[in-house]
Amino acid sequence: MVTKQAESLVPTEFGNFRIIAFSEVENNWMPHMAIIAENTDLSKPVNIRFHSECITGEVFHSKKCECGQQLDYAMQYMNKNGGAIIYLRQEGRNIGIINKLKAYALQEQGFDTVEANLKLGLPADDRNFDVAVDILRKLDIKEINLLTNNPLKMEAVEKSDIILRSRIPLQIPSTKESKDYLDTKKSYFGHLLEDEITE
Ligand SMILES: Nc1nc2c(ncn2[C@@H]2O[C@H](COP(=O)(O)OP(=O)(O)OP(=O)(O)O)[C@@H](O)[C@H]2O)c(=O)[nH]1
Ligand SMILES: [Zn+2]
Repeated sequence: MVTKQAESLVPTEFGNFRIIAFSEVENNWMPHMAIIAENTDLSKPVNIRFHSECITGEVFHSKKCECGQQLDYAMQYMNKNGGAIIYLRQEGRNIGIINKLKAYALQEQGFDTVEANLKLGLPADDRNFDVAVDILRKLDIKEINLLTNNPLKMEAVEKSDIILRSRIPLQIPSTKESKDYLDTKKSYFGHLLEDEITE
């Protein structure tokens, strides 16, 4: 599936990370990326986060979701404990930013995050995490602890040859703007989220 296209060490606010771009084709402008904390031993069980792109949350600090905070938390966690983020170009649960903004416009009218996708004629979640598992294989990673609340991400690892040793929860307190989104994650998608964590 994907192959390594380029690699470099990048100093960040959260420490030094090796960033490796993976793609099916050379010169892809939207490659998936592995962001590996410096000094992580990939031959031991590795802390891993599969993270789907969210430009509104990560770049523009949108309060509608917790993606930006989850990514920052994951980078800090990996810097402290070792590990890697597999950053997947699956904007808007893989419907793309234009459709996500259309879905947000419907959410302004009162539809929830799932209903809005369905009203656009799109799946509630169009992701598949096989590519993330493929990237783990390309990195020669055999065993992982996964930072997630999403059971589908765990299933993708469990059905593969990679060993899932544990799940590490990654829960960001909800705010009044993100509460409905997080409630729907739990009720519709079955995310493993604790109740009553509100800022
Ligand atoms: N279609 C749609 N996508 C959204 C909405 N809000 C956030 N997203 C996308 O949802 C995805 C969230 O991905 P992740 O951060 O990997 O989170 P997750 O699947 O909930 O799983 P964990 O955080 O690992 O528990 C990103 O691609 C966001 O762009 C929304 O209202 N509609
Ligand atoms: Zn988001």
